Amino acid sequence: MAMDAITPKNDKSRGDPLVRPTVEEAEAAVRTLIAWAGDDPRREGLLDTPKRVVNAYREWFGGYDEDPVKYLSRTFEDVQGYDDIVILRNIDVESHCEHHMAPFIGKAFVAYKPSDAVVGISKLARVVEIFAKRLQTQETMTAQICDAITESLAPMGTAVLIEAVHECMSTRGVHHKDVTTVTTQFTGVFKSDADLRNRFLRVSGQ
Ligand SMILES: Nc1nc2c(ncn2[C@@H]2O[C@H](COP(=O)(O)OP(=O)(O)OP(=O)(O)O)[C@@H](O)[C@H]2O)c(=O)[nH]1
Repeated sequence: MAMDAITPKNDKSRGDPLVRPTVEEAEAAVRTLIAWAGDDPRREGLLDTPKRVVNAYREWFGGYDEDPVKYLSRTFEDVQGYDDIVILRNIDVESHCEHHMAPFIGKAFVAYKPSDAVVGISKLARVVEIFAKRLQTQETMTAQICDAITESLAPMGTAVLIEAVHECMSTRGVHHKDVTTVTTQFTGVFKSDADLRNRFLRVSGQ
């Protein structure tokens, strides 16, 4: 974060808006971290690293500039005779935990029971991606995906399951490599109908 983003004029507790640092400020911050790690940001192999890191951040955290509702607003009503749930399995999740900014990597399983309209299936994967490309906890992300689908599509029910490995636990700290974290959120028929919920969990490999 740039220095001016943490000066009193940007103090969030006073209601001041956060000023987004410039690219140059972000690159300077990376140079500071390299030096703090013990290396010399001026040596040849590291000269372009700040630029690469800032570009990687654009990709990893591109979800702040995207609106999931935009992707869910185009629906198709001309689906005839289908009255069951729609499930997407194995959607890739690449996110970063907000506590250590370490990656957490896994899969999302998303289901909904349409009321009137269905949405393009790729849009559900896009919604997962938008929320994943922010600093997250797995629980918040699971709830945000579920809420976005429920609010935009008004389906008869929504189910979201995420299973992920957190590198803040596997590559540092407690160093447990085989722990996966599973989070779920259910609304509507997935909450009230245990058989439906269990079907979703089985299809999600639980
Ligand atoms: N609930 C939840 N916890 C998370 C998530 N990602 C990381 N964490 C945890 O956030 C916690 C932060 O704990 P702290 O004690 O503040 O940080 P720390 O001293 O680095 O903790 P250790 O990881 O135990 O070394 C850790 O227990 C992490 O495992 C997540 O998505 N959800």
